[in-house]
Amino acid sequence: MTEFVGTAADLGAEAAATVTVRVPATSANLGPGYDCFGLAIERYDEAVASLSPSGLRVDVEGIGAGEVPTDGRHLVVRAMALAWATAGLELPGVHLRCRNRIPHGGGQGSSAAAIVAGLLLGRGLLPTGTALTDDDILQLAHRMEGHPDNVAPALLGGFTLAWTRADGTAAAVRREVHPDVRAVVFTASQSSSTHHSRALLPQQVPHVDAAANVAAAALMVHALTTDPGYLLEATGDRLHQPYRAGAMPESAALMQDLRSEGIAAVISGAGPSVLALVRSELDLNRWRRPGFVAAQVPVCTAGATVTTDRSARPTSG
Ligand SMILES: Nc1ncnc2c1ncn2[C@@H]1O[C@H](COP(=O)(O)OP(=O)(O)OP(=O)(O)O)[C@@H](O)[C@H]1O
Ligand SMILES: N[C@@H](CCO)C(=O)O
Repeated sequence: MTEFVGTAADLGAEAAATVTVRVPATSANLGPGYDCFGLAIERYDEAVASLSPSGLRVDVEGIGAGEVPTDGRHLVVRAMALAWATAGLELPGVHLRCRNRIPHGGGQGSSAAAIVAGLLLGRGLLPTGTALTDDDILQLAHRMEGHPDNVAPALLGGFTLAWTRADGTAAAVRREVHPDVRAVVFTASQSSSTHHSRALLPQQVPHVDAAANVAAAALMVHALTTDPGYLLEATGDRLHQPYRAGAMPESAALMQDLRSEGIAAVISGAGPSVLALVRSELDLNRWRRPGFVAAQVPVCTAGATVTTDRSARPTSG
């Protein structure tokens, strides 16, 4: 088991002219692990940022272009500003370019990816001597996102278990996914806001349902890392999917159809995308459904990556 260490490590102490980040999509919950489990997959948002004395310019390409705000309300910019504020500094002018491939409101961790991107860009652009630690990044991302299950795999890659401690701080550990496991993502053309999906959940659940989820979640750690033969049983959930099914009936039906054929399918994050965890190739033609685009997507093992280009650093004088 690996403690929180990401490939983004050690970049905080060096001021840079241009920083590029690549952050993976993530599927949270994985059935029984509500607000805990997350899996990083090889579908990435990329962002490049450089500083200027003043002003803000945001260019967006791909998903969200023409839809997300391009001023200080942009999620990546807000996360950059938070990184600087945490270091006791005000973010100067910025030129940010985003190339997005993660659907927004699709249950594939777009908001977590944007937050992680902004925090890592902000850290990479900080002046020398004002470093933020990896744990600072996790805490800030958790604070912005509100739950840790997407931000943890976005940072660390692989399969993560993340939790919120009694004092409100987040923690995460990373496990290697069994090499036989492949992810198939059924991306929904519809979107749903996570905020709205969370409001559908009850304040209390029957004890028997909680007990079933505890058993499934424990089994899931074994199934995903050691014996994928248990994946179908391990992905059963009674805490969130049943309460959200009415709001995403097509997703719930697709998940049930897959499961009835022995395929370990779950609602991805807060939906409406569906994730299947399989051991052999899935016939994607056979599982074509209106409103969904299916693709086999490898597990992302590296997590977020940061590239720093100091060659374009402005010279003084
Ligand atoms: N790359 C981005 N740039 C700017 N804003 C973004 C970006 N990605 C996501 N957002 C904002 O986050 C919203 C989606 O967040 P939300 O938490 O509802 O869904 P999600 O993160 O895609 O799904 P889930 O949390 O279920 O995995 C978008 O509508 C947009 O406002
Ligand atoms: N655990 C979260 C994941 C969404 O990002 C939820 O299901 O609301």
